[in-house]
Amino acid sequence: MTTTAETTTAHATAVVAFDQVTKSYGTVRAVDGLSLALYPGETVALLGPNGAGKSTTLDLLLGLKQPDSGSLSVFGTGPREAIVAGRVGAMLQSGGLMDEVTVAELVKLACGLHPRPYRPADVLARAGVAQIADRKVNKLSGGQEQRVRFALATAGDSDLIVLDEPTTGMDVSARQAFWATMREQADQGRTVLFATHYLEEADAIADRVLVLHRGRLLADGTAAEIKAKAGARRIAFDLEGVIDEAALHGLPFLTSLTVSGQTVRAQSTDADATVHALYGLGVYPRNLEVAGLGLEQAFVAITEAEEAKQSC
Ligand SMILES: Nc1ncnc2c1ncn2[C@@H]1O[C@H](COP(=O)(O)OP(=O)(O)OP(=O)(O)O)[C@@H](O)[C@H]1O
Repeated sequence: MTTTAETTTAHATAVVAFDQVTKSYGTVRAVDGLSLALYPGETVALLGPNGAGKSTTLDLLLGLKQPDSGSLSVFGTGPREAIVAGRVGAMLQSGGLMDEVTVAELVKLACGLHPRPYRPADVLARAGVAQIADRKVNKLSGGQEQRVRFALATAGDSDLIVLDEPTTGMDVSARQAFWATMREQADQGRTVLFATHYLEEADAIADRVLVLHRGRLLADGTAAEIKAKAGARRIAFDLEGVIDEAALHGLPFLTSLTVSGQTVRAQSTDADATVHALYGLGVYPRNLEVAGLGLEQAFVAITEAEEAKQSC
């Protein structure tokens, strides 16, 4: 049983704590009674379909928006105090870049504003923008802009780094360099929270995955736990000759089934029973594979199940 003293200690050590936070825009409830805590050294992915409330959650965390109800703290204080103290670095989806200044000038400014700044030359190099340091910010490509935002988020020694869809528009090498740098930051004990639609990045990078849906926390765990929570497995096999699709659709425990040429792909909540029944149809499946869901499939399964529940 958790005692009051233990609860207080847990809150004291949390980097970020949301307690029943709600935020609406008119009639749209973007964040709906959200409670969560992030702890030092965690790399946490925030996932959710479009409009799930990810950006609003990050805006609340950064003090850019105020909750309608509930409370939240960052390092035990309000978000603004934590930011002023230089404990939070952030990379948002848009805005934040001034026109008519060069990349070097902007990075120097960001370093100058940080209470625990890094050397501008190091920040430029780490973000991979040293070669374009003399370019005007309003002349950059989308991917270059993202790198500059990354430079601004890492201008100083912050304890929490918040990233909203950070790799959108980055090419493959920029992405790899970006995540390598983020890993270094996390290895040094920093907490990293990032919202993304790239589920393979969440799977590869995050220690913990939060799934938001309509402003609520639908799942919270490691990528492996999220995959297990989806409760389904993938089945794939080939069939020869004419395929009786209607018979296949009648197999038990299926959550989906598609036929493409001679290949059948399905998801089942009880793969053993589905495969057993498949043999019962008198067919002979070749190249039979049964595997767990990937994070992307698990995410789709969890969010679709929730949609179905809510529309009932
Ligand atoms: N300024 C605003 N005014 C009105 N509605 C808003 C505003 N900002 C967000 N919303 C609405 O709030 C909900 C949550 O939006 P939010 O941007 O937080 O979601 P998201 O998960 O970040 O979405 P995406 O993946 O598309 O970026 C959506 O329904 C959105 O339309």
